[in-house]
Formats: sequence, structure tokens, C-alpha cells
Amino acid sequence: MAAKTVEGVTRRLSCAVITVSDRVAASQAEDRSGPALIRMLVVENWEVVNDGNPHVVPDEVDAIQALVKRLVDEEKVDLVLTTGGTGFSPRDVTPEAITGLVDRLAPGLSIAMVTTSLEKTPMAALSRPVCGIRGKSVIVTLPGSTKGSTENLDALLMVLPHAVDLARGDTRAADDTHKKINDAAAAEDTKHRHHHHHHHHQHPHRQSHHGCARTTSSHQHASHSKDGDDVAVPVAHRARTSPYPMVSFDDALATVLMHAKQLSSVKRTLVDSLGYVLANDVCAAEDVPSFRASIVDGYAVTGTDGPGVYPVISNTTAGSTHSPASTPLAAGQIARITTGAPLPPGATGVIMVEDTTLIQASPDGLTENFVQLHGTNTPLLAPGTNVREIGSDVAKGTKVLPRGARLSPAELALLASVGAATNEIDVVAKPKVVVLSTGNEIADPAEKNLQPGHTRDSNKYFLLNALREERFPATIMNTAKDSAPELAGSIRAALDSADVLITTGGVSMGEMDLLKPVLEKALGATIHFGRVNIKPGKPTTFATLTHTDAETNTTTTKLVFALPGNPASVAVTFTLFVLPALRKMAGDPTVLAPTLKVEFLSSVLVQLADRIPLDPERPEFHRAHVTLAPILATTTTTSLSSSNNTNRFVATSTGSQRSSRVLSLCASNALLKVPAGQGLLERGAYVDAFLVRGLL
Ligand SMILES: Nc1nc2c(c(=O)[nH]1)N[C@H]1C(S)=C(S)[C@@H](COP(=O)(O)OP(=O)(O)OC[C@H]3O[C@@H](n4cnc5c(N)ncnc54)[C@H](O)[C@@H]3O)O[C@H]1N2
Ligand code: MOO
Ligand SMILES: [Mg+2]
Repeated sequence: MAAKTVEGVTRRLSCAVITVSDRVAASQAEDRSGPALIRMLVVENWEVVNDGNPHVVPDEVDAIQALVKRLVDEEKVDLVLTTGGTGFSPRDVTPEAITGLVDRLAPGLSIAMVTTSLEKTPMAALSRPVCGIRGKSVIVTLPGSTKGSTENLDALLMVLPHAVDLARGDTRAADDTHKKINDAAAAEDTKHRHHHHHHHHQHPHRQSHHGCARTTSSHQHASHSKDGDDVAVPVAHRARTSPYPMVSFDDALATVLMHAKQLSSVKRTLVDSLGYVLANDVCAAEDVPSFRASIVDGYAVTGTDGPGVYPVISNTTAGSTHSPASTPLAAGQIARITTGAPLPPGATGVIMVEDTTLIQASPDGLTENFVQLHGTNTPLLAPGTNVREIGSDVAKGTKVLPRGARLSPAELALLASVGAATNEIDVVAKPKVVVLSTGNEIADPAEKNLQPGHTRDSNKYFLLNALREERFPATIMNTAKDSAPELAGSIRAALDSADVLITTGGVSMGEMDLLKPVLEKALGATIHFGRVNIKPGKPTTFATLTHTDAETNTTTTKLVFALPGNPASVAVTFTLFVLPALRKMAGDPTVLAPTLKVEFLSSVLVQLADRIPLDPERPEFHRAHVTLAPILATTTTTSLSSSNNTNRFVATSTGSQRSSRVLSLCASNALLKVPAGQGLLERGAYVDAFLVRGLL
């Protein structure tokens, strides 16, 4: 644990991560290594400076040195990690920059890193790490790739707190960290001997307590507390900066989609599979139509006959059949037929009854004996006129729907028509979702006498109904109080039946915000992110939890979305994170993880009908109503096209965006993607918007 005790008060060791990359610095590439390293450090209880984000500098000796000097000499950061610029290409200068800065080299750290990587790839010989000490700070250069840098950091994580203690000359703490490393190594050794395997990369500290600074037992290799009653930190010792790095919206969504896996398939009938997604391609089991059918009510004719009077020799209605032995229709004969009835053998077309005249009927009127066919051409009808040939709608074996097709009424009708519903249909199962509101102050909306300080629960009803609208099976639980054992109990109970749990409240910085420690410490969940740089929804938390079914002894991964308590934050983060995950689990192929393509969240350029203030730090998802309206004439806009159509998507704000204000959700059909910045966006300006009608 990267924490040390001074007179009973824990001070967490601080660290900074610097991503060295020309491309990241120029916003031409996304930084994956920096955030990944930070996640590892946070789990080990390091305090990450720079608000939990990596610093980014180009591959320039001066830029690297200036930043490291500031971090070490002015900010007194205990540990500085760089990632990138350690290779052989001409722009790789990180080792040179660091060599010029350190007072003393620490080649042992470099050797530990390279040795670990060499076991994975001979390419490790081509990295040039430099580690050392400047003042009282330790500096380590990690490679640039996410895999290489995290592997290398993993190789050092156990010794780095001790390295820092030694560099600081803090002997008491150093004794302590030294003992811990030895204990851990001994425990690992015993474990290996018992299990007869030799994965010496599995460090015991990985199973240790995670989370915020504590004054006691922060480094016991304790298993998860079962009742959740020891997760709370005395309020005076709470972290004063969030230990969770601030991740970008894109990173957060990518993380969610990476963990949301498609569920297995289930069989459903046509009456209960609306909204499901097909688990397999579907081919037509038979020709449609399966017989030569008439398209109209009238008379079947043969190809050689022209206009004239003909005897009516037979009669076919829909549903009746022709025996294969029956005599074919011959030239000079016609046959009465109805729409959808099978053509008699020998017939080549059907003339509509409207184009004929009755010449002679039977005395009782039940039979037409002779009928005149109108017209001028000979033959009267081109072959095939008003005939649906076998397989002409759909030929047997044709792929009619691909795996991943979402079953709307049209698709269900198609499955019915091609003989694909003779057995139940294979569809992707839908995730079962449980909704849990948390908070001592949360009151039932039906409460007649709202107690002072209480707030009516709107989140539960938003989420339940949003899930219903999206056709996900959803249940609500009784609201949990802000007590760790109660929260742990409710979450456990929820995950017994659900695939996905959505909680609201209790994820920010207050002493009653217990969700994160309960998830991590009491339940052993992995928190993948605990803060996102968006407004609203900053403390949005996403975790996964391995759940073992007591009866079958099978393990499954459950997803937990711990959303902030504020109602607007709930609606926005549900739309942006939960819904894509649920749809992906349910097999929606338009939600693609690696490319971050979420078709139902594709954006469109809209013009602002209102001025919108910018948040200086966080990009905002501003609730708005978008309509098609004539383009707004402003001094800054010129006509975008030469057509006379001046309609554009124009967005009207739903007013104050304070995240407690449920009214800011109502009548909104779009989330405007308002960038962070100073000042405001003027009326007439263009912004990107997610059209989310029906989602909010
Ligand atoms: N020191 C800091 N304070 C806060 C921060 C921060 O970064 N530092 N973040 C703020 C932001 S942003 C948000 S959003 C909220 C998130 O709060 P929590 O997730 O911890 O939620 P609670 O504290 O439990 O509740 C917040 C708010 O929402 C109301 N609420 C809760 N549940 C419901 C419900 N089911 N229906 C209606 N309203 C609900 C609750 O009564 C509170 O008013 O934290 C900020 N603070
Ligand atoms: O991010 Mo909070 O969700 O602003 O209100
Ligand atoms: Mg709170």
C-alpha cells in the first residue's frame, strides 16, 4: 500500500504519470497507457496528482525536463512515471531527458522491468529504460505501449513504496515497507509451493485491500469484509481529492462496452420476442409462395388465347388444391379463380373479373358456363400476368434476416411468413436489471407528509420506466439506507437474480457516500472508473463483480452502474452508459466496442436557438428540444446550401441545467454536446447533438 503513517495520520504517497508522445500531444492519438497506469496506481492507493489525469508532453527533451523538474522540485511528487519515448526511433528521447535530471541512477528498477518483459517478448531488449532519484523523488521511464507499460509497472509496484521511503530517508516507514515486501514474498512463495505452480508475476498485493487512505490495517491481505461494516473511513480521514482518476466520456464508454458481453441465446415464440435480437441468421425454410398463386380474382387463361367467349371449366378458391392428376387447362378453356388460389396446371395468367362479361350462367346462378374476355391483344395476357410464381416473394434458402437483426413487428411477420417460426426462435437473452435507490433522505413519491429534509424518489421511477420503454426486464428494490452493511446486503441480493444493477446516489465525496468502498471492499468488485469528465454525471461509477451461484457453482460477471444521486445525472448517464451496455448484452450489433460506434447515439449538427453558458472544466450534455425549423439568421451564419429549403435542426434549451432539476429532462429529445470552455455559445452557433428521442 502506498500509504504511510505519521503520528497516526496516514499520508498517501503521491505520484504523477507523464505520457510522452508527439501524437497524443497533438491530439492525433488517444492516450491509453497513461490512464491505464493511473488505474493501477489508484488501486494501490497512490495519490495521483494533476486531478488524477496523466500529463502529456511531446517527445522533446526540454518539454520532458521542464515538467519533471516542476513535479519533483516544486510539487514534491514522490514518484514520477513516464510512458513513451524509450525506443530506438530518432524521436525517442525520454531516457536522455531523464538521465540529464537524476542525481543517482537506479538500474535495478530498469533491470526488473526489462527482465519481466523479456519473458513475454524478445522485443523488450529494444527498450531503454532509465530509472533514478532526483532529490527525494523516484523517477521511472516506462515503455509507451499500454501492454508494455502496465506489465513493467506491475513488475515494480510492490517495491515502489519502499523505494520512495528510502529515497526520502524515512527510515521508520522504510522498515515497514521492507517488512511488507518480505512478508508478501514469503506468502507468495508458500502459496506457490502449495499450488505447485510458478507464476511469480502474481503479486499478493493484488489481492490486498483497495481504496482510500486508512489509519490502520491498510496493508493486511484481508479477504473482503463480509458484512460491509468496516468499510467506512472516519470522516476526518477521508480523501480530500477523489482517488478515482477523471476519465473522458469516450474512455468511460469504451470501458463499459468492453465489459458488457453479449448474453447467450434463448428460445422465444412470435408473441414474446418483440424487441429481441436474432441469435442466428435466418433462412427461408420454404418457397414463398409455395405454389403458383393468383394475384387477382378472375379467370385463369392459357397463353395462346385472345379476346373472346370461353367455357368456364373449373373453379378454384384460396385454400383448395389441384390434384396432380387433374387435366391441365387447355387452349380454348378458362377457369374461375380467387386471389391467393393455386393456378390450375396449364394456366399462364389470370384476367381480372372486371375485364370480363357473363355470357351464360346455370339456371340456379351458381355456375358460370360461358364468359367473354375483353381486350384487343392476342394472346390476351403476357405469360405470368397476375401470377405469383413459386418462390417469387422469397426463394427457399434465401437468408432473410441476419444474426443481430432487431425484431420489430415487420421482422416477426417475415419470420412467420417464411416458415422460420415452426419452432421457437433463437434470440439473444436480455439482461435482467435491478434498480436500487440509496439514501437516508429518499422518500416514497406516494408519501403524504414529506418529512423535513427528505426528497421524493424520482430516480427509481425514471430508471424503471426507461428500462420498460426499452423492453428490458426490470425490477425495483426497497431503497437502501446510507449504511455499508445495508448497501452490501442489498447489492448482494440484487445480483442473485440480476445481470445488471443500477444504483443511484452515494458515489461522491460525502461521508455518507459509501457505494464505492462497499463495492470494492465489502463486495470485492472491481471499479473500472469512478469519475467521468462530463456534466452532469461526474461521479458516475462502473464496476464489475464476479458472482458465484451457490446452487450451480457457476461464476458470472455482473455489471454495476453506480450512478450519481441527482436526477438529471441519472437520466443522462443511463442514456450514455447503461443503455449502450444493455443493448450490447442483448445482441445489438450496432453497438460496437472497439470503434465506439453506438448507432443510436450518433450525432447530428444542430443550431442553437438559445445562448448556452459553457462550463470551464467539464464538457456538458445539455438537454434540449430539437425541431426542424428554418435556419436562424445570425451575423455569423451564411446559407449552407443553394437549395430553397432553409430547414435545419434547431435546438431549444430546456432551461436551467442544474442536475437536481427534473424539469430539465422533460420535453427534451436531444443531448447537446457542449464543449468545456469560457463564456458562452451564442444563439445561431452550431453544436453536435445526440438525438435521443424516446431515450430520455
Ligand atoms: N465535494 C464534492 N461534492 C460533490 C461532488 C464533488 O465532486 N465533490 N460532486 C457533485 C456532483 S457533480 C454530483 S452529481 C453529486 C452526486 O452525489 P451522490 O452520487 O453522492 O448522491 P447523493 O449524495 O446520495 O445525492 C445527491 C443528490 O441527489 C438526490 N437524490 C439521491 N437519490 C435520489 C433519488 N432516488 N431521487 C431523487 N433525488 C435523489 C439527493 O437527495 C441529493 O440531493 O455530488 C455532488 N457533490
Ligand atoms: O455531475 Mo453532477 O451530475 O453535475 O450533478
Ligand atoms: Mg453524495
